[in-house]
Amino acid sequence: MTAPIEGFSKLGKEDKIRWIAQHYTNNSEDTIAILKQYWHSDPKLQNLHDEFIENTITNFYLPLGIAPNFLINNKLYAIPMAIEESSVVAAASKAAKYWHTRGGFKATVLGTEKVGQVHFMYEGDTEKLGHFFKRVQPKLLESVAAITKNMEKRGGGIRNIALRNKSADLENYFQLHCTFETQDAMGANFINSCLEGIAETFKEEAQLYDAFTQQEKDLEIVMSILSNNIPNCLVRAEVSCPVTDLKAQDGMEPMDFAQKMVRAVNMAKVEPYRAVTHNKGIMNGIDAVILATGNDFRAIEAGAHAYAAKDGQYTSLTHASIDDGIFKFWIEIPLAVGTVGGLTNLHPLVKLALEILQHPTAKELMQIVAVAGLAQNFGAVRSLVTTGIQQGHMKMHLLNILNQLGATESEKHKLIAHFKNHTATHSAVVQAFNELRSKK
Ligand SMILES: CC(C)(COP(=O)([O-])OP(=O)([O-])OC[C@H]1O[C@@H](n2cnc3c(N)ncnc32)[C@H](O)[C@@H]1OP(=O)([O-])[O-])[C@@H](O)C(=O)NCCC(=O)NCCSC(=O)C[C@@](C)(O)CC(=O)[O-]
Ligand SMILES: NC(=O)C1=CN([C@@H]2O[C@H](COP(=O)(O)OP(=O)(O)OC[C@H]3O[C@@H](n4cnc5c(N)ncnc54)[C@H](O)[C@@H]3O)[C@@H](O)[C@H]2O)C=CC1
Repeated sequence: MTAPIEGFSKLGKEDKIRWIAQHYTNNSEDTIAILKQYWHSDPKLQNLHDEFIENTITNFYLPLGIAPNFLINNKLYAIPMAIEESSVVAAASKAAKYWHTRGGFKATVLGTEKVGQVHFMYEGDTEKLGHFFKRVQPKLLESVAAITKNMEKRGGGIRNIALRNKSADLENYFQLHCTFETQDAMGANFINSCLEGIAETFKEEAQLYDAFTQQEKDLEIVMSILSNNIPNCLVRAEVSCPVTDLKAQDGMEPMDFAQKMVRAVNMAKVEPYRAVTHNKGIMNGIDAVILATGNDFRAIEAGAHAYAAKDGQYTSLTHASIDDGIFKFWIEIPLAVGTVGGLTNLHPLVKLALEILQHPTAKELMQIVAVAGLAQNFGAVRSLVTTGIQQGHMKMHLLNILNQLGATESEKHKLIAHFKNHTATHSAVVQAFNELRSKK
């Protein structure tokens, strides 16, 4: 068994690579070669990537694809998507093309409120704590004025600080629940800096508050951190058209198709097993745009799933209806995104992705991302209720299987042609490949 290492972080990149190759892989030379193969040829650019995270040994590539033809609020977008899964970009593109001729997507930002909390323990008179909070509230804001000054100039800043009594859930647990507007930034670092400043002042002022007993003065700050649960940082995107405009879908009449779509969405509303997969399909589109634009997909995922469970049962993030002959399909999802800050001004491909999106504001990016999620869900559910998912998915995945099998370009060409008229499953592809090889 490999012994633990002290001071790994202090080693240079080459030494880190040698160490990992020696201790964790069978073939040191191959390991070193693979890792170095992915270094960028421009040392300056490589250094930039090295410094994004810690203990970097190489780059990890994901394909960057483009889904064109997205008409969003009457503006045409080509959406960059970074993702490893085949058929996602194709499905988004197909859905975009489909809705382009049916009025496009309409998106609206319903709110941009971010949340952060100072969590503390207080053992004492709750009424006294309330009086103290009222008195100290302006000082809390003043104490972080240097941090909020520029954000306020942009129209943002701290919107509210409220004292929350959580002691019914956990003995002596209280919070300062703060809301923020962070304009074009996702805001995590801004919010956390504000919260830490507020917490420090709160603690100091408690020590000076004469009405408190010593025990009350010694309230304990446990932590200060933004929340990724942001139900009021919400965007809605929708498509709609007369049912008759849906045209026959894979042999299905428009009304049958519309009704099946609505039924499929309603199933995801009531059945958590289905809802989780349904929402995974939505996140296929959302995460891909979030990654391409340098945003934090963990924050987006956590917030989206919390929202999907906000009423006590995990449910669908999209909705569908047929009213007066109009088919409507929509999503409401919380999205904390930034078009400044984080990696947005650092990673050359992220900068380019934002340029391709015509330099959106954070609000515009919220709309684009929500639309990508809705389009993805439309594409997946359409396949599910018509052809089944495997036909399209395997058509796209075919190349991956052929690459795994080591197919040559000419073999790929022949087998792709073959599977235009045959259902591609993993075993069917392997069989067809073996048969083709054996003919040689
Ligand atoms: C895969 C398609 C699009 C094929 O659909 P198709 O009808 O065979 O495609 P087509 O060859 O007729 O082309 C039509 C359009 O589709 C797009 N398209 C088509 N092929 C490509 C390609 N190679 N590269 C780029 N774009 C492509 C493209 O927009 C193209 O227009 P064009 O560019 O020719 O003007 C369709 O079957 C589909 O939408 N399937 C859904 C696939 C999907 O959702 N994949 C996600 C992975 S499965 C999953 O993780 C989620 C799930 C399903 O579990 C979620 C859930 O359960 O809800
Ligand atoms: N729980 C979470 O989600 C956490 C996430 N993070 C990370 O924090 C990063 C995002 O934090 P941010 O504070 O957004 O980034 P950041 O720290 O890079 O700050 C963005 C800054 O840009 C400036 N700015 C310039 N123009 C602006 C404009 N038009 N609107 C708003 N601000 C403008 C402001 O000073 C703002 O504070 C992400 O990398 C995320 O992964 C960090 C801690 C926790």
